[in-house]
Amino acid sequence: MLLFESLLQLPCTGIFISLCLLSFMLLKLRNRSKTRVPSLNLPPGPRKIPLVGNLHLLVGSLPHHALRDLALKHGPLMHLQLGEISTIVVSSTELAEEVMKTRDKIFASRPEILAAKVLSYDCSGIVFSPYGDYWRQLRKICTTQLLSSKSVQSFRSLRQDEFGELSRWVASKSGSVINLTEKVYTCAYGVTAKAAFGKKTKEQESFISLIRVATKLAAGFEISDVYPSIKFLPLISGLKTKLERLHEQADRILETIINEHRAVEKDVCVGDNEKKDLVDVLLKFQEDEVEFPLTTANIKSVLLDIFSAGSETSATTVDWAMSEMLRNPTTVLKKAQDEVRQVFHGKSYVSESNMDELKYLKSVIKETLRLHPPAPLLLPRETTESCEINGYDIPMRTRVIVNAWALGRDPKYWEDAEVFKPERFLDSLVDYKGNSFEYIPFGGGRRICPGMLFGLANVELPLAMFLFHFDWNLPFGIKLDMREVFGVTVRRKDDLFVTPVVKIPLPI
Ligand code: HEM
Repeated sequence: MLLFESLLQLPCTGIFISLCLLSFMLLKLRNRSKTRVPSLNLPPGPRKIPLVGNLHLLVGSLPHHALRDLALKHGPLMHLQLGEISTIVVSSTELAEEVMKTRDKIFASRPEILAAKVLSYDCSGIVFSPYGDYWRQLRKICTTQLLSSKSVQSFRSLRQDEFGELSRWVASKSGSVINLTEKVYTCAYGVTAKAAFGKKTKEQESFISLIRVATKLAAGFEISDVYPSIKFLPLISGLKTKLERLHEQADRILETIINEHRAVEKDVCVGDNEKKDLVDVLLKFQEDEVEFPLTTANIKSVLLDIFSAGSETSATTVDWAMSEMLRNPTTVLKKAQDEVRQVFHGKSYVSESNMDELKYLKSVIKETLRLHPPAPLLLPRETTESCEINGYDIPMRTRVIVNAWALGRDPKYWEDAEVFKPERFLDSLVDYKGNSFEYIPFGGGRRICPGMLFGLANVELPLAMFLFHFDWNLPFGIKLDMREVFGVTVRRKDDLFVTPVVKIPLPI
């Protein structure tokens, strides 16, 4: 539910409550104006109206689109007043570099989002933790134990099994229409669960559906996120109850995962050959002498972050890539299929050992992430001190949005910016590491996505398998709809219905 939708959904009898709310807000605003700080030289932005600031400019549209259009009028460093939240929006490479590299430390914290506070155990996971030593400790654990190149390699056979099973299911439906989106998401969550928790949870399906609702609510554009001081807003909009219900369900599932691990009582030591997963390692940090011993709630929060951030993004990328290829069957899909079938010629299945030879497929993935970064506004940041950028004042605790989606489509940096053209990446030096600020699907600086390698492996393998074994057609008369739904991740509005036809049979 986006801005104001929560208010619009109030029952008719809520008119009275709305009037009370309005008076309350007016009162607050009056009080605030009495204690106004000396005027600042804020970046330019659209004219603010009382109470709402610029909120009305985002109503009814996808935020990344609306923010790009506004930046075209007001400039690449734009100030918006979103309700109570003073926000800057960054939309050029120079400024993205300034906030994510040159002044990275000041811009490396996260604002408090209500959904993250309720669902993510008071923002104690990696994704929403404020910048500092606690966050650094968590990030280090996850990077070394799950997301390093060595760990990602170690999950090779897991990926092979899970995506192999998915491909066998697709083969069993050869010639019929299937909902590929649904299967890809389920499989991506399966891989993350097995890698992080050691196995899928007993309640995998409910866990997935509750996370999908949660990611829609955690983007920071809910009405209660922009009026945080009005504590009764989430109550009357029903958001608080909804979040608490989701939290209860997730907590129960996470509790079971942790208890099952405790029951096994593995003796986990770093460097052990014994098979240990992220839960084992995190549990060990409850007992070890570390700077921040982890509580069970902290562990649950990290697990929730990894399960959601790790699966939703990769599955979304696979879905967009398949959709773009199907929209361009002769110029892109066929080329990608020819490449995979040539590289794996004579083999009965695709394995990761030859993945580096799939140059065109890798460019297809890069191009997909340029046009459809799963997190188009990255994750929101917040300044930890005041600073000056381009001569403008940026006060402490300003919310910072980097529009990665707009950068990836800016004709200043990209020829035929709106066209899906993987060839542009074939001889390009642009990579994912957050060094070329026109291309930052994984973000940049200290908060750059730590799951890049894990995520890419979960995108490359299923796509290579799909291209190798099957020909793909859209059901007769269907025109692909590329509209998006907004949330922390932006996915296609409609699921992808396709007809696979087996070309190279899978080994039994
Ligand atoms: C195609 C796949 C993926 C994409 C496009 C992606 C994108 C992103 C982006 C844009 C951010 C925010 C970066 C910023 O604020 O500058 C992020 C953060 C994060 N991602 Fe990913 N991600 C992907 C896969 C994964 C995977 C597989 C995992 C873990 C298994 C993961 C875990 C995280 C975590 C924990 C953070 C928070 C980092 C922090 O705040 O320090 N991501 N990701």
